[in-house]
Amino acid sequence: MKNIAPVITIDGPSGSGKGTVAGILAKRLGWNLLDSGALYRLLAFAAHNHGVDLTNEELLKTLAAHLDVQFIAATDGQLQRIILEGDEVSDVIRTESVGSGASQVAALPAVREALLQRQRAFQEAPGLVADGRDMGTVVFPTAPLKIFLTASAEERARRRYLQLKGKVEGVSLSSLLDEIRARDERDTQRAVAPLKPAADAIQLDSTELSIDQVLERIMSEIANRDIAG
Ligand SMILES: Nc1ncnc2c1ncn2[C@@H]1O[C@H](COP(=O)(O)OP(=O)(O)OP(=O)(O)O)[C@@H](O)[C@H]1O
Ligand SMILES: Nc1ccn([C@H]2C[C@H](O)[C@@H](COP(=O)(O)O)O2)c(=O)n1
Repeated sequence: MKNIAPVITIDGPSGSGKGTVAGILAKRLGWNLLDSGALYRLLAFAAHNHGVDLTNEELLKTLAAHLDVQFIAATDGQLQRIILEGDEVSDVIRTESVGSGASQVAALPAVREALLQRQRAFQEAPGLVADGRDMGTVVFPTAPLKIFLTASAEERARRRYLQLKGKVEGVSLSSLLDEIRARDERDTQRAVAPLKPAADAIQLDSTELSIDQVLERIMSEIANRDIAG
């Protein structure tokens, strides 16, 4: 039965740790994983490859509806892999410039509409952990557990810097902080599905918490609510 699979949503700004925590949680529970930000990143990346302007809502809507993408579930010691039009793009879509493009296309209502059903299709047994910006507010509003994960912009930039340094050339802490602030502004201020906590979300500030401490808090909520059986 497709629609009764429970969903745990993890929303929050860039670099708050949503993706890391969602990935570990899905693995621990043996549930499916939806990295919804990857869909917006893939769209921005595909638009760039196909010469589609990031403001052309009509063409982006068509591209979103036909996005040829495969998510290959994580296996032991390996992260989830993402294949776009036959090519592995798991790493190349993670740059801040693709993130910024994703944030631009994500502000377009027709694009969000085109990606909505694709996201809901991830809700399959035994359960789903979904991370993004509007998982708890729009995509899975009846989810039994919603987390809104935050951290200060400075800490998020520091984390991103540590993640990218050595892998991406010319990365600097101050430019990452500027990009994170610009993305926060665009994601929270857009008219459709802005980044905000659902009314029934648990808010967790991870600025001073380790990944394990964040996971511990979420696992205790799962146990309290008896969500994972
Ligand atoms: N609590 C934490 N303490 C220290 N580092 C963390 C913590 N949470 C996540 N990180 C690190 O911060 C970086 C960003 O984390 P992650 O990619 O999970 O964030 P995100 O919220 O999914 O960002 P985005 O929305 O841009 O994809 C990663 O290198 C991750 O290991
Ligand atoms: N549910 C979502 C997920 C992502 N976006 C947009 C906004 C983000 O800046 C961009 C990239 O997401 P990330 O991979 O950094 O989580 O995609 C959104 O609007 N809604």
